[in-house]
Amino acid sequence: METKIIDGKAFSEKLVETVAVEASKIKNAIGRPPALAVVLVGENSASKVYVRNKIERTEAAGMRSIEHRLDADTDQATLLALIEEMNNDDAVDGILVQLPLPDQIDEDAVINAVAPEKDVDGFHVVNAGLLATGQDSLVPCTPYGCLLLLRDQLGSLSGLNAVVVGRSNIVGKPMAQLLLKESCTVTIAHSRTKDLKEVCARADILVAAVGRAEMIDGDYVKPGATVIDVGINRVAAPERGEGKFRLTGDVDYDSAAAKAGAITPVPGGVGPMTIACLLRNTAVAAARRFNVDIADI
Ligand SMILES: NC(=O)C1=CN([C@@H]2O[C@H](COP(=O)(O)OP(=O)(O)OC[C@H]3O[C@@H](n4cnc5c(N)ncnc54)[C@H](OP(=O)(O)O)[C@@H]3O)[C@@H](O)[C@H]2O)C=CC1
Ligand SMILES: Nc1nc(=O)c2c([nH]1)NC[C@@H]1CN(c3ccc(C(=O)N[C@@H](CCC(=O)O)C(=O)O)cc3)C=[N+]21
Repeated sequence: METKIIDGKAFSEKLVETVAVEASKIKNAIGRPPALAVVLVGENSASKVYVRNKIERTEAAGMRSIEHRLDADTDQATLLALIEEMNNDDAVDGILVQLPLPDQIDEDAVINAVAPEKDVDGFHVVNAGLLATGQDSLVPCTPYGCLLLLRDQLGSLSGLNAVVVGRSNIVGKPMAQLLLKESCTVTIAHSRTKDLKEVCARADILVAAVGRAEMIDGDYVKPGATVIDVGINRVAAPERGEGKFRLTGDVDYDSAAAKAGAITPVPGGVGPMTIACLLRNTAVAAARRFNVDIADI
């Protein structure tokens, strides 16, 4: 059987076009486009990729992008004061504080300082709680992007065995919540899971969010399974020249693709979907705050 390569880049481009249509409706209703503010504290190579792509796509969707770049030694009070200012600024619809943050800053305190209705990452405890109880919330971008790809690939997910490897608050846990909502039978695996290979090899849907380059190989994949590789790892690529890097996922693509029914590549899979969903969340946040009717996206 031919393995389907799930084209997250193409899907994300279509999604951004849809978001752009809704963003222009919002602009007509409130007199300005939806605005997304991103806060970057210090420099981090992974963050740079994300922020660069995000700015391009935000503008492509006809939305306003606001950047705040703070020094790596910024203290928590300064960051909290900036968040408070943006919470109170009617011209800001979405706030994203790039993670990870430097050690002197308590991430949970920062995440929970963002007004829940502007929390386009969906990380605030209120949004996490709403998601867990099946209520309307701003849903974390990466898991939501994975869900859109899975629905497109499989149609109904009801009754399928889904295994999520990773239990972080930003990927693994919300991914599991979304799959549960779709009536999958969900297993969340992590570093203490026994017999991880056997657990994964029972999955119709296997989501890898481990943070370990190419760890999930073909031995973890049930024949015909749909494999979603969330991982974004920068690894040395001496074949491209000295000091060069390449991006790779948490899945060993070649061996996994040989067994999977469908698989996302890295790059070009989940990453672009994360950004498209961030723009989607920004439009949704603006529409909800100003009571503008927009299509379900
Ligand atoms: N494509 C995108 O848009 C995004 C990609 N990412 C990428 O996704 C990956 C995961 O990110 P994130 O969730 O933030 O990572 P975290 O480091 O927060 O979580 C990793 C999870 O994997 C588990 N884990 C680690 N090692 C193993 C192992 N050997 N066997 C089984 N489980 C293991 C950990 O278990 P335990 O809890 O027991 O420690 C933990 O739950 C990374 O590669 C990251 O770069 C992240 C965000 C967005
Ligand atoms: N508050 C917060 N929210 C996040 O969602 C968040 C974060 N912090 N910190 C870092 C991680 C990582 N992340 C990525 C998103 C898209 C790509 C992406 O666009 N990837 C392209 C890369 C293309 C290229 O580099 O050429 C791809 O996979 O095709 C990468 C990484 C979001 N994260």
